[in-house]
Amino acid sequence: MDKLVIEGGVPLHGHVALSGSKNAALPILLAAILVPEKVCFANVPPLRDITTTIKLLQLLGCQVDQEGPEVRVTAGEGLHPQAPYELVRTMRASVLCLGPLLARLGEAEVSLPGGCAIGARPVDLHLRALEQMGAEFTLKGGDIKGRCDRLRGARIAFDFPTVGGTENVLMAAVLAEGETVLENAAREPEITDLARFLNACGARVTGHGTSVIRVQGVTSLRGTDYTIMPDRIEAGTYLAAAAITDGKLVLENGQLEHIEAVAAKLQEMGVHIEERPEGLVASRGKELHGVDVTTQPYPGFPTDMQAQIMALMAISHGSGLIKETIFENRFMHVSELVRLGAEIKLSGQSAMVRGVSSLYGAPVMASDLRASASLVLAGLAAQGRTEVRRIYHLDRGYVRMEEKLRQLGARIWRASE
Ligand SMILES: CC(=O)N[C@H]1[C@@H](OP(=O)(O)OP(=O)(O)OC[C@H]2O[C@@H](n3ccc(=O)[nH]c3=O)[C@H](O)[C@@H]2O)O[C@H](CO)[C@@H](O)[C@@H]1O
Ligand SMILES: C=C(OP(=O)(O)O)C(=O)O
Repeated sequence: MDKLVIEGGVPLHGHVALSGSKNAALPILLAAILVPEKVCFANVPPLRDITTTIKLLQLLGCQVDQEGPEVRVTAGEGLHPQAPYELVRTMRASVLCLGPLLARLGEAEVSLPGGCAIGARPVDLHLRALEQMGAEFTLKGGDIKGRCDRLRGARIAFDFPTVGGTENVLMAAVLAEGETVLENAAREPEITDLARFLNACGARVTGHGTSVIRVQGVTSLRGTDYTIMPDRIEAGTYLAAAAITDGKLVLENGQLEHIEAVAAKLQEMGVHIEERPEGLVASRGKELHGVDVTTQPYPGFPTDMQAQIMALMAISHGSGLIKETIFENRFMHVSELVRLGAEIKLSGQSAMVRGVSSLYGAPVMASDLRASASLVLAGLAAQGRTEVRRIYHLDRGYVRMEEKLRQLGARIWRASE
Protein backbone atom coordinates (compact mmCIF):
# COMPACT_ATOMS: atom_id res chain seq x y z
CA MET A 1 0.00 0.00 0.00
CA ASP A 2 1.26 3.49 -0.85
CA LYS A 3 1.60 6.41 1.52
CA LEU A 4 2.52 10.06 0.97
CA VAL A 5 5.40 11.58 2.85
CA ILE A 6 5.38 15.36 3.24
CA GLU A 7 8.01 17.69 4.67
CA GLY A 8 5.82 20.69 5.43
CA GLY A 9 6.39 24.42 5.57
CA VAL A 10 7.13 25.28 1.92
CA PRO A 11 4.97 28.02 0.32
CA LEU A 12 3.62 26.79 -3.03
CA HIS A 13 4.14 28.90 -6.15
CA GLY A 14 3.38 28.47 -9.84
CA HIS A 15 0.75 27.26 -12.30
CA VAL A 16 -1.31 24.13 -11.84
CA ALA A 17 -3.44 22.60 -14.58
CA LEU A 18 -6.77 21.29 -13.37
CA SER A 19 -7.84 17.87 -14.58
CA GLY A 20 -11.26 16.88 -15.86
CA SER A 21 -13.96 16.50 -13.24
CA LYS A 22 -14.33 13.03 -11.69
CA ASN A 23 -17.89 13.69 -10.64
CA ALA A 24 -18.84 14.81 -14.16
CA ALA A 25 -16.85 12.14 -16.01
CA LEU A 26 -18.33 9.15 -14.12
CA PRO A 27 -22.01 9.73 -15.04
CA ILE A 28 -21.13 10.98 -18.52
CA LEU A 29 -19.09 7.86 -19.34
CA LEU A 30 -22.00 5.71 -18.13
CA ALA A 31 -24.41 7.80 -20.22
CA ALA A 32 -22.57 6.46 -23.27
CA ILE A 33 -24.56 3.23 -22.66
CA LEU A 34 -27.50 5.13 -24.15
CA VAL A 35 -25.69 5.77 -27.44
CA PRO A 36 -25.26 2.96 -30.01
CA GLU A 37 -22.66 4.94 -32.00
CA LYS A 38 -19.11 5.80 -30.99
CA VAL A 39 -18.68 8.60 -28.46
CA CYS A 40 -15.26 10.28 -28.08
CA PHE A 41 -14.52 11.93 -24.75
CA ALA A 42 -11.67 14.35 -24.03
CA ASN A 43 -10.32 15.62 -20.69
CA VAL A 44 -11.25 12.43 -18.83
CA PRO A 45 -9.15 12.41 -15.63
CA PRO A 46 -6.87 9.36 -15.36
CA LEU A 47 -8.13 8.17 -11.97
CA ARG A 48 -8.83 4.85 -10.30
CA ASP A 49 -12.61 5.45 -10.48
CA ILE A 50 -12.35 6.04 -14.23
CA THR A 51 -10.46 2.75 -14.69
CA THR A 52 -13.24 1.03 -12.72
CA THR A 53 -15.91 2.69 -14.89
CA ILE A 54 -14.14 1.57 -18.05
CA LYS A 55 -14.02 -2.00 -16.67
CA LEU A 56 -17.72 -1.79 -15.89
CA LEU A 57 -18.57 -0.51 -19.40
CA GLN A 58 -16.56 -3.39 -20.89
CA LEU A 59 -18.34 -5.94 -18.68
CA LEU A 60 -21.65 -4.50 -19.87
CA GLY A 61 -20.56 -5.20 -23.46
CA CYS A 62 -19.28 -1.77 -24.57
CA GLN A 63 -16.14 -1.37 -26.64
CA VAL A 64 -13.85 1.05 -24.88
CA ASP A 65 -10.41 2.34 -25.66
CA GLN A 66 -8.40 4.88 -23.77
CA GLU A 67 -5.38 6.98 -24.68
CA GLY A 68 -4.52 9.21 -21.74
CA PRO A 69 -7.40 11.65 -21.19
CA GLU A 70 -9.20 10.50 -24.36
CA VAL A 71 -11.73 7.71 -24.01
CA ARG A 72 -13.84 6.27 -26.84
CA VAL A 73 -16.94 4.23 -26.03
CA THR A 74 -19.19 2.30 -28.40
CA ALA A 75 -22.27 0.74 -26.83
CA GLY A 76 -23.36 -1.22 -29.91
CA GLU A 77 -25.44 -4.39 -30.02
CA GLY A 78 -25.02 -7.20 -27.48
CA LEU A 79 -25.05 -5.19 -24.24
CA HIS A 80 -25.47 -7.10 -20.95
CA PRO A 81 -27.55 -5.75 -18.08
CA GLN A 82 -25.44 -6.92 -15.08
CA ALA A 83 -23.18 -4.71 -12.97
CA PRO A 84 -21.49 -7.04 -10.46
CA TYR A 85 -20.84 -6.38 -6.78
CA GLU A 86 -17.02 -6.66 -7.19
CA LEU A 87 -17.05 -3.43 -9.18
CA VAL A 88 -20.00 -1.65 -7.58
CA ARG A 89 -18.59 -2.04 -4.07
CA THR A 90 -15.38 -0.23 -5.05
CA MET A 91 -17.20 2.69 -6.64
CA ARG A 92 -20.61 3.92 -5.65
CA ALA A 93 -21.08 5.79 -8.94
CA SER A 94 -21.60 2.36 -10.60
CA VAL A 95 -25.23 2.62 -9.57
CA LEU A 96 -25.55 5.32 -12.24
CA CYS A 97 -25.68 2.62 -14.91
CA LEU A 98 -29.17 1.69 -13.68
CA GLY A 99 -31.03 4.45 -15.57
CA PRO A 100 -29.11 4.03 -18.85
CA LEU A 101 -29.45 0.19 -18.82
CA LEU A 102 -33.19 0.34 -18.17
CA ALA A 103 -33.66 2.93 -20.90
CA ARG A 104 -31.56 1.07 -23.44
CA LEU A 105 -32.29 -2.60 -22.64
CA GLY A 106 -35.46 -2.60 -20.53
CA GLU A 107 -33.58 -4.48 -17.82
CA ALA A 108 -30.78 -3.89 -15.34
CA GLU A 109 -29.19 -5.89 -12.57
CA VAL A 110 -27.01 -3.70 -10.41
CA SER A 111 -25.66 -4.61 -7.00
CA LEU A 112 -26.94 -2.36 -4.25
CA PRO A 113 -23.92 -0.17 -3.54
CA GLY A 114 -24.13 -0.20 0.26
CA GLY A 115 -22.76 2.50 2.50
CA CYS A 116 -19.24 3.87 2.69
CA ALA A 117 -17.04 5.63 5.21
CA ILE A 118 -18.91 8.93 4.87
CA GLY A 119 -22.44 7.61 5.34
CA ALA A 120 -25.25 5.22 4.38
CA ARG A 121 -25.78 6.67 0.89
CA PRO A 122 -29.15 5.07 0.04
CA VAL A 123 -30.62 5.02 -3.50
CA ASP A 124 -34.32 4.87 -2.61
CA LEU A 125 -35.00 8.20 -4.35
CA HIS A 126 -33.45 6.89 -7.59
CA LEU A 127 -35.62 3.76 -7.49
CA ARG A 128 -38.83 5.57 -6.59
CA ALA A 129 -38.39 8.00 -9.49
CA LEU A 130 -37.63 5.23 -11.99
CA GLU A 131 -40.73 3.36 -10.73
CA GLN A 132 -42.79 6.43 -11.55
CA MET A 133 -41.50 6.05 -15.11
CA GLY A 134 -42.70 2.44 -15.30
CA ALA A 135 -39.75 0.41 -13.98
CA GLU A 136 -40.30 -2.42 -11.50
CA PHE A 137 -37.63 -3.44 -9.01
CA THR A 138 -36.92 -6.42 -6.82
CA LEU A 139 -34.04 -6.79 -4.40
CA LYS A 140 -32.48 -10.24 -4.21
CA GLY A 141 -29.05 -11.38 -3.04
CA GLY A 142 -27.97 -7.76 -2.66
CA ASP A 143 -28.82 -6.99 -6.30
CA ILE A 144 -31.40 -4.54 -7.57
CA LYS A 145 -33.18 -6.16 -10.50
CA GLY A 146 -35.12 -3.75 -12.66
CA ARG A 147 -37.38 -4.34 -15.64
CA CYS A 148 -39.53 -2.14 -17.84
CA ASP A 149 -41.07 -1.81 -21.26
CA ARG A 150 -40.19 1.53 -22.82
CA LEU A 151 -39.98 3.97 -19.91
CA ARG A 152 -42.61 6.70 -19.98
CA GLY A 153 -42.20 10.34 -19.06
CA ALA A 154 -43.44 11.38 -15.63
CA ARG A 155 -43.50 14.33 -13.26
CA ILE A 156 -40.96 13.56 -10.56
CA ALA A 157 -40.65 15.70 -7.46
CA PHE A 158 -37.56 14.75 -5.46
CA ASP A 159 -37.81 15.00 -1.64
CA PHE A 160 -34.19 16.14 -1.71
CA PRO A 161 -32.12 17.46 -4.65
CA THR A 162 -30.11 14.25 -4.95
CA VAL A 163 -27.20 14.52 -7.37
CA GLY A 164 -26.99 10.81 -8.24
CA GLY A 165 -30.79 10.49 -8.39
CA THR A 166 -31.10 13.45 -10.76
CA GLU A 167 -28.38 11.92 -12.98
CA ASN A 168 -29.93 8.45 -13.06
CA VAL A 169 -33.39 9.77 -13.90
CA LEU A 170 -32.11 12.29 -16.44
CA MET A 171 -30.28 9.52 -18.31
CA ALA A 172 -33.37 7.30 -18.22
CA ALA A 173 -35.67 10.09 -19.36
CA VAL A 174 -33.84 10.97 -22.57
CA LEU A 175 -35.06 7.74 -24.24
CA ALA A 176 -38.46 7.61 -22.46
CA GLU A 177 -41.76 8.13 -24.20
CA GLY A 178 -43.03 11.70 -23.76
CA GLU A 179 -42.00 14.40 -21.33
CA THR A 180 -40.31 13.96 -17.95
CA VAL A 181 -40.24 16.87 -15.54
CA LEU A 182 -37.78 16.68 -12.62
CA GLU A 183 -38.71 19.03 -9.80
CA ASN A 184 -36.37 19.87 -6.93
CA ALA A 185 -33.61 18.51 -9.19
CA ALA A 186 -29.95 18.92 -8.26
CA ARG A 187 -28.35 22.02 -9.81
CA GLU A 188 -24.68 21.01 -9.61
CA PRO A 189 -22.48 21.99 -12.60
CA GLU A 190 -21.84 18.26 -13.16
CA ILE A 191 -25.58 17.83 -13.92
CA THR A 192 -25.30 20.62 -16.48
CA ASP A 193 -22.28 18.91 -18.02
CA LEU A 194 -24.23 15.63 -18.27
CA ALA A 195 -27.22 17.39 -19.85
CA ARG A 196 -24.94 19.14 -22.37
CA PHE A 197 -23.41 15.82 -23.34
CA LEU A 198 -26.84 14.23 -23.75
CA ASN A 199 -28.04 17.17 -25.87
CA ALA A 200 -24.90 16.88 -28.03
CA CYS A 201 -26.06 13.30 -28.72
CA GLY A 202 -29.51 14.53 -29.80
CA ALA A 203 -31.38 14.45 -26.47
CA ARG A 204 -33.84 17.24 -25.66
CA VAL A 205 -33.05 18.45 -22.15
CA THR A 206 -33.80 21.98 -20.90
CA GLY A 207 -33.68 23.65 -17.50
CA HIS A 208 -30.44 21.96 -16.36
CA GLY A 209 -28.68 24.14 -13.81
CA THR A 210 -32.10 25.07 -12.35
CA SER A 211 -34.24 22.97 -10.03
CA VAL A 212 -36.76 22.10 -12.77
CA ILE A 213 -35.36 20.00 -15.60
CA ARG A 214 -37.54 19.07 -18.59
CA VAL A 215 -36.75 16.19 -20.89
CA GLN A 216 -38.61 15.41 -24.13
CA GLY A 217 -37.90 11.75 -24.84
CA VAL A 218 -36.38 10.80 -28.20
CA THR A 219 -36.15 7.33 -29.78
CA SER A 220 -32.38 7.18 -30.18
CA LEU A 221 -29.15 9.09 -29.66
CA ARG A 222 -26.18 9.59 -31.97
CA GLY A 223 -22.43 9.60 -31.36
CA THR A 224 -20.52 12.80 -30.65
CA ASP A 225 -17.25 14.27 -29.34
CA TYR A 226 -17.39 15.71 -25.85
CA THR A 227 -14.93 17.44 -23.49
CA ILE A 228 -15.46 16.91 -19.75
CA MET A 229 -15.57 20.08 -17.58
CA PRO A 230 -12.64 20.93 -15.25
CA ASP A 231 -12.82 19.59 -11.69
CA ARG A 232 -14.23 22.27 -9.39
CA ILE A 233 -13.36 20.32 -6.23
CA GLU A 234 -9.77 19.91 -7.35
CA ALA A 235 -9.83 23.68 -7.99
CA GLY A 236 -11.10 24.39 -4.48
CA THR A 237 -8.47 22.07 -3.02
CA TYR A 238 -5.61 23.93 -4.78
CA LEU A 239 -7.05 27.31 -3.71
CA ALA A 240 -6.84 25.99 -0.16
CA ALA A 241 -3.27 24.74 -0.84
CA ALA A 242 -2.17 28.25 -1.87
CA ALA A 243 -3.68 29.71 1.29
CA ILE A 244 -2.53 27.07 3.77
CA THR A 245 1.12 27.30 2.62
CA ASP A 246 1.08 31.11 2.28
CA GLY A 247 1.96 30.74 -1.39
CA LYS A 248 0.51 31.97 -4.67
CA LEU A 249 -1.01 29.70 -7.30
CA VAL A 250 -2.54 30.14 -10.74
CA LEU A 251 -5.18 27.53 -11.47
CA GLU A 252 -5.24 27.12 -15.23
CA ASN A 253 -8.79 26.59 -16.59
CA GLY A 254 -10.25 27.31 -13.13
CA GLN A 255 -13.78 28.74 -13.39
CA LEU A 256 -14.98 30.98 -10.59
CA GLU A 257 -18.64 30.54 -11.51
CA HIS A 258 -18.46 26.85 -10.46
CA ILE A 259 -16.95 27.51 -7.05
CA GLU A 260 -18.53 30.76 -5.95
CA ALA A 261 -19.59 29.47 -2.53
CA VAL A 262 -16.08 28.12 -1.85
CA ALA A 263 -14.39 31.28 -3.13
CA ALA A 264 -16.73 33.45 -1.02
CA LYS A 265 -15.85 31.53 2.18
CA LEU A 266 -12.13 31.58 1.41
CA GLN A 267 -12.31 35.32 0.72
CA GLU A 268 -14.18 35.80 4.00
CA MET A 269 -11.27 33.97 5.67
CA GLY A 270 -8.79 36.39 4.07
CA VAL A 271 -7.68 34.55 0.92
CA HIS A 272 -7.18 36.70 -2.22
CA ILE A 273 -8.82 35.13 -5.27
CA GLU A 274 -8.86 36.78 -8.68
CA GLU A 275 -10.09 35.59 -12.06
CA ARG A 276 -7.50 36.49 -14.71
CA PRO A 277 -7.07 35.43 -18.34
CA GLU A 278 -4.39 32.90 -17.30
CA GLY A 279 -6.69 31.34 -14.68
CA LEU A 280 -7.77 31.72 -11.07
CA VAL A 281 -5.07 33.33 -8.96
CA ALA A 282 -5.03 32.62 -5.23
CA SER A 283 -2.79 33.85 -2.44
CA ARG A 284 -3.09 34.32 1.29
CA GLY A 285 -3.91 37.78 2.64
CA LYS A 286 -2.15 39.06 5.72
CA GLU A 287 -3.94 36.83 8.16
CA LEU A 288 -6.54 34.08 7.89
CA HIS A 289 -9.62 34.04 10.10
CA GLY A 290 -12.01 31.25 11.04
CA VAL A 291 -15.51 31.39 9.51
CA ASP A 292 -18.72 29.42 9.89
CA VAL A 293 -19.48 26.97 7.10
CA THR A 294 -22.56 24.84 6.44
CA THR A 295 -22.51 22.29 3.64
CA GLN A 296 -25.49 22.50 1.29
CA PRO A 297 -26.56 21.30 -2.14
CA TYR A 298 -25.25 23.50 -4.98
CA PRO A 299 -25.06 26.51 -5.14
CA GLY A 300 -24.31 26.18 -1.41
CA PHE A 301 -20.95 25.21 0.07
CA PRO A 302 -20.08 21.70 -1.21
CA THR A 303 -19.68 18.77 1.17
CA ASP A 304 -16.74 17.71 -1.04
CA MET A 305 -14.79 20.81 0.22
CA GLN A 306 -15.70 20.52 3.90
CA ALA A 307 -12.61 18.56 4.98
CA GLN A 308 -10.24 20.85 3.06
CA ILE A 309 -11.61 24.11 4.51
CA MET A 310 -11.39 22.51 7.96
CA ALA A 311 -7.64 21.99 7.46
CA LEU A 312 -7.29 25.65 6.52
CA MET A 313 -9.33 26.80 9.52
CA ALA A 314 -7.12 24.70 11.77
CA ILE A 315 -4.29 27.22 11.28
CA SER A 316 -6.41 30.40 11.09
CA HIS A 317 -7.01 33.00 13.78
CA GLY A 318 -10.10 32.61 15.91
CA SER A 319 -12.77 29.95 15.67
CA GLY A 320 -15.30 28.71 13.17
CA LEU A 321 -18.17 26.25 13.21
CA ILE A 322 -18.47 23.71 10.40
CA LYS A 323 -21.84 21.99 9.96
CA GLU A 324 -22.12 18.96 7.70
CA THR A 325 -25.70 18.54 6.47
CA ILE A 326 -25.26 16.15 3.51
CA PHE A 327 -23.50 13.07 4.96
CA GLU A 328 -23.96 11.78 8.51
CA ASN A 329 -20.38 10.56 8.96
CA ARG A 330 -18.13 12.93 7.04
CA PHE A 331 -15.88 13.97 9.93
CA MET A 332 -13.40 11.08 9.93
CA HIS A 333 -10.57 13.53 9.22
CA VAL A 334 -11.14 15.34 12.54
CA SER A 335 -9.28 12.89 14.75
CA GLU A 336 -6.38 12.79 12.26
CA LEU A 337 -6.16 16.60 12.05
CA VAL A 338 -6.08 16.59 15.86
CA ARG A 339 -3.06 14.26 15.66
CA LEU A 340 -1.34 17.05 13.71
CA GLY A 341 -2.09 19.51 16.51
CA ALA A 342 -5.44 20.96 15.39
CA GLU A 343 -8.00 21.94 18.03
CA ILE A 344 -11.35 20.64 16.86
CA LYS A 345 -14.35 19.63 18.95
CA LEU A 346 -17.02 17.47 17.41
CA SER A 347 -20.63 17.60 18.47
CA GLY A 348 -23.09 15.67 16.33
CA GLN A 349 -23.04 17.11 12.83
CA SER A 350 -20.93 20.12 13.82
CA ALA A 351 -17.23 20.68 14.35
CA MET A 352 -15.90 23.69 16.23
CA VAL A 353 -12.43 24.55 14.96
CA ARG A 354 -10.20 26.79 17.05
CA GLY A 355 -7.19 27.89 15.04
CA VAL A 356 -3.67 27.18 16.33
CA SER A 357 -0.45 28.92 15.34
CA SER A 358 1.06 25.81 13.78
CA LEU A 359 0.56 22.14 13.10
CA TYR A 360 3.22 19.47 13.66
CA GLY A 361 3.92 16.53 11.36
CA ALA A 362 2.74 13.04 12.39
CA PRO A 363 1.68 9.76 10.80
CA VAL A 364 -2.03 9.95 9.90
CA MET A 365 -4.57 7.70 8.21
CA ALA A 366 -6.84 8.68 5.30
CA SER A 367 -10.40 7.38 5.68
CA ASP A 368 -12.01 8.68 2.47
CA LEU A 369 -11.27 10.79 -0.57
CA ARG A 370 -11.66 14.37 0.67
CA ALA A 371 -10.38 13.45 4.15
CA SER A 372 -7.15 12.41 2.40
CA ALA A 373 -6.95 15.80 0.68
CA SER A 374 -7.41 17.63 3.98
CA LEU A 375 -4.56 15.63 5.54
CA VAL A 376 -2.28 16.42 2.60
CA LEU A 377 -3.12 20.13 2.97
CA ALA A 378 -2.47 20.01 6.70
CA GLY A 379 0.80 18.16 6.07
CA LEU A 380 1.91 20.87 3.63
CA ALA A 381 1.48 23.46 6.38
CA ALA A 382 2.79 21.39 9.30
CA GLN A 383 6.28 21.66 10.70
CA GLY A 384 8.27 18.49 10.15
CA ARG A 385 7.27 15.24 8.49
CA THR A 386 3.74 13.99 7.91
CA GLU A 387 2.96 10.56 6.51
CA VAL A 388 -0.52 10.05 5.06
CA ARG A 389 -1.43 6.37 4.90
CA ARG A 390 -4.14 4.64 2.81
CA ILE A 391 -3.88 7.10 -0.04
CA TYR A 392 -5.75 4.77 -2.38
CA HIS A 393 -8.67 6.97 -1.35
CA LEU A 394 -6.85 10.04 -2.70
CA ASP A 395 -6.04 8.25 -5.96
CA ARG A 396 -9.76 7.72 -6.54
CA GLY A 397 -10.26 11.44 -7.03
CA TYR A 398 -7.05 13.49 -7.52
CA VAL A 399 -4.87 13.18 -10.60
CA ARG A 400 -1.18 12.76 -9.61
CA MET A 401 -1.63 15.07 -6.66
CA GLU A 402 1.88 14.62 -5.32
CA GLU A 403 3.42 15.35 -8.76
CA LYS A 404 1.33 18.47 -9.22
CA LEU A 405 2.27 19.66 -5.71
CA ARG A 406 5.95 18.88 -6.24
CA GLN A 407 5.95 21.05 -9.38
CA LEU A 408 4.70 23.88 -7.18
CA GLY A 409 7.63 23.43 -4.80
CA ALA A 410 6.19 21.06 -2.20
CA ARG A 411 8.45 18.44 -0.61
CA ILE A 412 6.17 15.47 -1.05
CA TRP A 413 6.73 11.96 -2.34
CA ARG A 414 5.04 8.59 -2.59
CA ALA A 415 6.48 5.60 -0.77
CA SER A 416 5.29 2.10 -0.08
CA GLU A 417 4.51 1.15 3.50
C1 LIG B 1 -26.28 17.18 -2.48
C2 LIG B 1 -24.86 16.82 -2.46
O1 LIG B 1 -24.04 17.49 -1.85
N1 LIG B 1 -24.51 15.73 -3.15
C3 LIG B 1 -23.16 15.22 -3.13
C4 LIG B 1 -23.20 13.71 -3.09
O2 LIG B 1 -23.80 13.21 -4.25
P1 LIG B 1 -24.47 11.76 -4.20
O3 LIG B 1 -25.13 11.62 -5.51
O4 LIG B 1 -23.51 10.74 -3.75
O5 LIG B 1 -25.49 11.93 -3.06
P2 LIG B 1 -26.90 12.60 -3.14
O6 LIG B 1 -26.82 13.99 -3.64
O7 LIG B 1 -27.80 11.67 -3.83
O8 LIG B 1 -27.27 12.51 -1.60
C5 LIG B 1 -27.35 13.56 -0.76
C6 LIG B 1 -28.20 13.17 0.46
O9 LIG B 1 -29.43 12.56 0.09
C7 LIG B 1 -29.59 11.29 0.68
N2 LIG B 1 -30.21 10.37 -0.31
C8 LIG B 1 -29.72 10.31 -1.58
C9 LIG B 1 -30.26 9.47 -2.51
C10 LIG B 1 -31.34 8.65 -2.14
O10 LIG B 1 -31.87 7.88 -2.93
N3 LIG B 1 -31.79 8.72 -0.86
C11 LIG B 1 -31.26 9.56 0.06
O11 LIG B 1 -31.71 9.61 1.21
C12 LIG B 1 -28.17 10.85 1.02
O12 LIG B 1 -28.13 9.95 2.09
C13 LIG B 1 -27.50 12.16 1.37
O13 LIG B 1 -27.78 12.51 2.68
O14 LIG B 1 -21.90 13.22 -2.96
C14 LIG B 1 -21.03 13.54 -4.02
C15 LIG B 1 -19.69 12.97 -3.64
O15 LIG B 1 -19.30 13.45 -2.42
C16 LIG B 1 -20.99 15.04 -4.22
O16 LIG B 1 -20.21 15.33 -5.33
C17 LIG B 1 -22.38 15.63 -4.36
O17 LIG B 1 -22.31 17.03 -4.47
C1 LIG C 1 -17.14 11.12 -2.02
C2 LIG C 1 -16.89 11.46 -3.27
O1 LIG C 1 -17.13 10.68 -4.33
P1 LIG C 1 -17.99 9.36 -4.49
O2 LIG C 1 -19.41 9.80 -4.59
O3 LIG C 1 -17.49 8.83 -5.80
O4 LIG C 1 -17.74 8.49 -3.31
C3 LIG C 1 -16.30 12.77 -3.62
O5 LIG C 1 -16.15 13.07 -4.82
O6 LIG C 1 -15.94 13.53 -2.69
